Amino acid sequence: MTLKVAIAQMNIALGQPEVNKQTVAQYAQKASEAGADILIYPEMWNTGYALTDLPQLADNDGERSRQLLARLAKTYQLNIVGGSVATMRDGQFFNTMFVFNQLGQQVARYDKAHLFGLMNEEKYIAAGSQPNTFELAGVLSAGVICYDIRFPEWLRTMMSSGPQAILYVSAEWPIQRIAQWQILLQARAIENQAFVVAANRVGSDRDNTFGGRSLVIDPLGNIVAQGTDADEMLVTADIDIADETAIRGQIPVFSDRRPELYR
Ligand SMILES: NC(=O)CCC(=O)C(=O)O
Repeated sequence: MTLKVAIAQMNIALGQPEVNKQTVAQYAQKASEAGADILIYPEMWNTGYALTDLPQLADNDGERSRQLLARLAKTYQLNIVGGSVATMRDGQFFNTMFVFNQLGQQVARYDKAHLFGLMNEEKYIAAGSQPNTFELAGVLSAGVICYDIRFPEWLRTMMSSGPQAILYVSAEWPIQRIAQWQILLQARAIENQAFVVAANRVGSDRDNTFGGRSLVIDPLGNIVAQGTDADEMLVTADIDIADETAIRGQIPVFSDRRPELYR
């Protein structure tokens, strides 16, 4: 089965959800024109890392973001991995991913599990603790957010139940660590024998310049498509999920695992 995946490598206006909503809508139209089956957005696209302003800016239970994403999914018949958005729930803030199928139905919700201390994320945001696997466009997938990628055991927990793709969203991956970003993603693709589709933002905020280089990687770790390090753009690629089945058959790492040794 061949799927066209699209990544919205967008800039994010710090603390301006209404501006960012317009950008998100523009990328859905572009992805539809490009014939995409799946569109993926970056992390914290509603607010950027405006962490001190979350009481004013965070989306109550993600409602406004969910309404927008559901409408875009339905209008353009796109499967959408809605990046992540700053949400508020029960008096706490979360960094939350919502996923919608092309009928506009929500198929997943995930709160980022590993919070990034270098940016004080844990001082403002509560960590999630539930894994995130879902079926999208007929492909069982796992979804994680930014710093989560540095915890291979977290992804392995999810990938062991059968997903064929890792749909990964980031925003705040700065240009000075962009080489690490690429290596980590290629490693996750190879060790999990899965496609990786990874969105990163471009542009700057008060503290950082972000490094783009959104990536589509095949299960052997080869780069199928990539964004530039600085430009806003839609990155697209065709991926053949049948390839991944063949690769898992050749080197059966999942059945060769010895979980009794891993403590
Ligand atoms: N927003 C994040 O989780 C950033 C993670 C990051 O930059 C890293 O190097 O890890």
